[in-house]
Amino acid sequence: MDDLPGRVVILDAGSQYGKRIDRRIRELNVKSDLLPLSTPIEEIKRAQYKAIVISGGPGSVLNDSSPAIDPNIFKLGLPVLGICYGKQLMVKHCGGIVTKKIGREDGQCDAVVDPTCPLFGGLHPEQKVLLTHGDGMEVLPSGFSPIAHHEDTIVAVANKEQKLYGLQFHPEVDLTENGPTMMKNFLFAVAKIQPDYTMVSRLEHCLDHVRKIVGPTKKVLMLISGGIDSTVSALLLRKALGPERVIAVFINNGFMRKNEVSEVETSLKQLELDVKVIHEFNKFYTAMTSVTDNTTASRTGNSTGGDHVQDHLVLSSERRRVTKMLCEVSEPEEKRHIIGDTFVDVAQDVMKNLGLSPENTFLGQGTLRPDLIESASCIASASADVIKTHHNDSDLVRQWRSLGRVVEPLTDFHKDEVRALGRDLGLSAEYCMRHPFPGPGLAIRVLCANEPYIGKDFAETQVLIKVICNYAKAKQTDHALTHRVDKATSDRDRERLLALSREEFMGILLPIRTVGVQGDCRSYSYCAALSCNEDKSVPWESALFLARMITKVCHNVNRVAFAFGGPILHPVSEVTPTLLTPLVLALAREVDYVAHSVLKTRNCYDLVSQMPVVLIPVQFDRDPMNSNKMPPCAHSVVLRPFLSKDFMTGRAVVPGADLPVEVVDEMAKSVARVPGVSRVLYDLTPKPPGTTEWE
Ligand SMILES: Nc1ncnc2c1ncn2[C@@H]1O[C@H](COP(=O)(O)OP(=O)(O)OP(=O)(O)O)[C@@H](O)[C@H]1O
Repeated sequence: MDDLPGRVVILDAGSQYGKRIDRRIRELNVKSDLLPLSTPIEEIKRAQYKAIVISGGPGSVLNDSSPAIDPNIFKLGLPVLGICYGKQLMVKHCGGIVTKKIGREDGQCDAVVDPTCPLFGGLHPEQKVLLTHGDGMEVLPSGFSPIAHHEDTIVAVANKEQKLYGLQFHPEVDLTENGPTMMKNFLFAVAKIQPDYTMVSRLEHCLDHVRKIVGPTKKVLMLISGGIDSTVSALLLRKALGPERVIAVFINNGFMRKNEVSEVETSLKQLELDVKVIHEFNKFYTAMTSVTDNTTASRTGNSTGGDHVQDHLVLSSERRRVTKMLCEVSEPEEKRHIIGDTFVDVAQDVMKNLGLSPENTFLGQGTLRPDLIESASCIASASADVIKTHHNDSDLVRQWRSLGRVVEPLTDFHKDEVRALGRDLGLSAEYCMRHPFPGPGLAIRVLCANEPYIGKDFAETQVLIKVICNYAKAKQTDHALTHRVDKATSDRDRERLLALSREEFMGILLPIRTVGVQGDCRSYSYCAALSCNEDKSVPWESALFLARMITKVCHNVNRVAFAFGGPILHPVSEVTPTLLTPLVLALAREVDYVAHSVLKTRNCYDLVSQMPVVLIPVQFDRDPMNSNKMPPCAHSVVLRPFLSKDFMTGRAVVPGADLPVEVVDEMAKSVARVPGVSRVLYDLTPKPPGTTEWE
């Protein structure tokens, strides 16, 4: 079957979702090839593709340095589906005009589609779609007509005669609920492609792949975390190579949850996986690594704090610096780099101790496709922006890969596919549905900071948030910043904001930064907190709407959380100095345990995809007028119950709709009782613009 020519080419403009498009198409039994946007047109003609999909990307067509496409692509006579940035390219090159929008759109929206358009055949006119963009369209190219709107904005256009379709939203992600139907319509109704690429068993494909890479005699040191990905990888390796050639190693890095080490050990033993547990807290705690000087997201690497690997490729033009020790570092990317490199360093120690020669031993990891995409690995996408460096894709790991020393059976799979594979391999449903827990563990669930993050835009953003929360009053007094809200929102949004002013939400900006993803780019920006009088219950739907409005109007805010405990009366301008110290980690471990215990005992574990519990260096309710005040010393805790099928996009669990309100309240109350906790918050942000994890 692999000899079949690809039917569809996906031209990748650096989208976080490039691989999702690929997967959506392959799910429909159509072979697709993922190529860079700059692929010469001759190559595309030669391959005789039947259709072209152009992905989204972090660029803007208004910026000359953004990825370019040969404009003749649109004259080939082939059906083209342009998604987000791909649509903007289509509009620009077909003679339309693209302009910068005042407000960004990042999140799930309601769109009204034209059901008579072949792309939307069989669909209801009202559709939930994921929009994520900052550019709009001022003039339609001639021959094009609008085929979908979000409020008063055109979000899809088509030149049906030439089979050119442009969507501002993303049909490839789950947040566009009928995306698969749109994709199916494009392939079969518009491009008339035959679904002749029935997938060979992925299991067999994986086994062959492993045998080919590892060869007949070499061994694999498989890094196993007890999560589904590494467990499935280990089972596949065992099946392909036999148990004697797979050495499973579980590393206790000191950032584990309460009781996790023993639970992992037990569950792996039940699978008859003979796992070696290595305790290396001190090594991680004091580890350093080298990173590129101006940016912490480098593509080549150097040695870790350990002295084993000397054979690294270092570009001579690249300036590098050695980090501080992990327990002294606050920058999230730097933490991830150190942890990733230390994993490899520990693996090398293990190899040495077991007498395994590096030439004859591969490093095995449960890396998935989304890990590589978010780390902007060139394996996954040539031009994706680094959202976060996954520890299993750090500099050192990349060097090992380039030396052909890593085997990762699942790099072409997504989480839900791995779960299905796990079930086929005999794992229990419970094991397959375990919530993902990141390898760096609690180390990235403690937001570290030495000082408050207060940029030049802090004061104005603080006021803007107040204007959004009390829009009616701001309108009455003709506040100078209301025009910013007016320009970035629709009539419907503003109507709702006016009505919502009665609910008396208070909004403040916190002097901390969290990681987000806005328009396919990484953002590292402010977080806002909402609060209200909780005499009655929390109006969650209104809080979610306000959160959406805040990130829509304030592009420097990528996350909004609701703070339990009544109105926040005092602004927060200081942080509790926080690094990865044993006491701080103990607090993070305890609050994580308390929150998850409630979720489990109330039988709600399966209602959420995962629930990061994050410690933030914020002590609320400190009166700035109190001259005797002591420096802040408490932390707050954010609950992040999250729903996601594809683990690339998702949304906050809605209390009352997805999870009983009593359970949310009980979690908040139980966590608030843990000594050292100032307030408990509930993250309201979808992904995008916030990532699942805060770092
Ligand atoms: N504590 C650990 N000990 C050994 N290896 C680990 C550990 N944590 C993570 N790894 C390795 O790093 C890979 C990626 O870890 P990550 O945290 O991203 O988890 P994941 O992709 O959800 O995988 P899993 O589902 O196996 O936890 C794992 O698949 C595993 O190979």
